[in-house]
Amino acid sequence: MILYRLRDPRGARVLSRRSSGFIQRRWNSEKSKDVETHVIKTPVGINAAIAALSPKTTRLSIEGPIECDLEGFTLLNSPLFNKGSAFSLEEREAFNLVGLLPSKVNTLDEQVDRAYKQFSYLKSPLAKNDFCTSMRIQNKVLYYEMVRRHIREMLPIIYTPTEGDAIAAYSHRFRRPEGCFLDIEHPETIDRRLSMFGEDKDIDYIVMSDGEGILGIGDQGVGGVRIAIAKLGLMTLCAGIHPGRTLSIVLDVGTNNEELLKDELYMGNRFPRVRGERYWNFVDQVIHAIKNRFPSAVLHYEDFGVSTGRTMLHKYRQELPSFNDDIQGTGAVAMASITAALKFSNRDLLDSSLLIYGAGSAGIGVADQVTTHMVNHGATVEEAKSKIHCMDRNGLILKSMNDVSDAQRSYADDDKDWQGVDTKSLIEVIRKIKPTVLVGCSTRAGAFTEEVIKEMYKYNKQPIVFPLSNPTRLHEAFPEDIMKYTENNALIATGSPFPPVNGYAISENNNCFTFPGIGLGAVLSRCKTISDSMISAAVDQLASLSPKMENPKNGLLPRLEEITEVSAKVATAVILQSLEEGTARVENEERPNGGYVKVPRDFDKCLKWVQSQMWKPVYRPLVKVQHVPEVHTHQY
Ligand SMILES: NC(=O)C1=CN([C@@H]2O[C@H](COP(=O)(O)OP(=O)(O)OC[C@H]3O[C@@H](n4cnc5c(N)ncnc54)[C@H](O)[C@@H]3O)[C@@H](O)[C@H]2O)C=CC1
Ligand SMILES: CC(=O)C(=O)O
Ligand SMILES: [Mg+2]
Repeated sequence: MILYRLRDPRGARVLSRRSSGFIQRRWNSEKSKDVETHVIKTPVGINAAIAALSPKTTRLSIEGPIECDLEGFTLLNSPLFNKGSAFSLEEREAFNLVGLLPSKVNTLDEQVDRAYKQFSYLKSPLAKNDFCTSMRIQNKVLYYEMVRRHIREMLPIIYTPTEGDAIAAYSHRFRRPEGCFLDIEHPETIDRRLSMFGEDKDIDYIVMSDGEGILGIGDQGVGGVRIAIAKLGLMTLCAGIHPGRTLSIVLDVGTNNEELLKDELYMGNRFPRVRGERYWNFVDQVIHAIKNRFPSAVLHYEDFGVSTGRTMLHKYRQELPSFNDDIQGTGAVAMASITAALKFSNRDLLDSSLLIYGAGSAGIGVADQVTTHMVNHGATVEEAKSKIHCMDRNGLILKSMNDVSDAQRSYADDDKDWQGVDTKSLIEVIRKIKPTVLVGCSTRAGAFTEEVIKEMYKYNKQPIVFPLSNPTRLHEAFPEDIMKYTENNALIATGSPFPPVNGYAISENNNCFTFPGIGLGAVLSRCKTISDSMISAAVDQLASLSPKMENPKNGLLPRLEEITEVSAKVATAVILQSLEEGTARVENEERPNGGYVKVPRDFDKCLKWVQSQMWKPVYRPLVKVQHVPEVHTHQY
């Protein structure tokens, strides 16, 4: 079979391009006869040492040997190609590494064992997080393989909750910059800054944040670059997005975090957040620069403030393939967990009612996804919305309220139905609505009290309770207590990881079950836009993988250890939906050797194709090429 390497989508035009100090090469693989051409991009000449540290050195193929003209210290300092003690004796000779490594040649297994011992020796989660960061920027293969093997233990270190602490301490613990910093004071330099990371089809996936609503800990200013980096790490870990073809961006637009403004070590712009026209002009310029420079990239918005994130999503979602993880990723994974819980307890979505406690990005994201699902199952939008009730800091959202957003207003309850009820009291609201599902996205620790849970249990034999706020200390309730108050009958999903309770697995309603698969599907389909129905396809696929029906002690979502397979299936569902809607462009792109790719419409065959496109943490042999003299047109 001839496969088209989607991450090698360069045609003749690109192959003949000589710019940026790089030369494009073609190389026919002996090993993988099913793959027509590998197109390989190597840094050349005097800029190689600097280039080796940047994603411009990305190898575009995902299997077979890699041509390399880096050597010596430069090669050891290049995280995409470095193998450390695993360089073979032949490679050490060929790449001028003799004398730079101890004599023992290790296998990847041995390296992972050693690295894991070092990780285990460290006591605090933050020290472990530091260790992981330093390994990620030293050796990508070793890092991703180590985390893959210990995902349950390491995910909370490299993502929520520990990553939140690392972000809060960004300017104090700063060692080496990663990511692209776009400064609202210098909009004229946006493209120059982006250009450091390549052009055209060099980037598949971008995560962007302005740091206003980080992981439940609020405004972290320029430290928000780390949430973009962390999410990209999960894109590679969970969905095999090539780690050299990603870009993290922080928009440094100031901060309203008083502690940061006073902190003499703070590294971002030291003024209050810029809002309004100036902010949106800047964002507009950024989006258009991204679109021009990286026309194939998918853009993922992360941890923007509630109104900004929503506005941005709707403003640009038709312009480029983009989605907001806090709104859509969270909505999708929560909807999949709700679907699994309803199926397990023999209830129907259309007969259910939901109470969302905390109607911000995540809460309204869940509400929107539930609405879409109810509509897909036969309800009208009005019927669906009438079954969803939202509470925020001023209590139940009512039509008479002035200080609510348009999105919140669309779920507002009629005041006349609530005469004589204290709508600020969660327990009173539950008493009246008798919800099937209670979702917490409020960052209000302990809000789901014993009384609240017991009230839910009065009306439901198996109450569905999702305390989703991060980090762990901000959870609305702890699983152990919820299970105690419901005699182990509650169906729970949480925002952060928790151990099993009385033998019942507690699923982490982690959006890493959805955004990597949605992102991979969008990258591989080369879709024009990411539609609601593509996200619904992801929800249905994820819900169908729930292990709860097999055994009541299982969680609502698959085990983390299966995340790569889950992401591949979610991506497949997204691609097939995009093809059906006619938004996929993958079949219109000419292959490097001519002709066009045909994506199989059969699910299992398409899944195999998706899996063949995913980057894997394995060492590939390096083969030497000589430097090719080149005129450098690009200034670093
Ligand atoms: N588990 C998961 O997959 C995800 C979890 N989250 C978590 O959900 C939480 C919310 O995140 P976002 O929606 O992005 O933040 P957000 O700031 O947009 O929303 C929080 C909302 O809670 C409201 N709120 C604050 N105090 C409240 C109170 N006492 N009672 C009721 N509502 C109250 C706020 O007014 C705001 O509307 C965070 O802890 C975040 O880490 C967010 C995304 C994904
Ligand atoms: C998980 C996530 O995206 C958040 O807490 O913001
Ligand atoms: Mg987030």
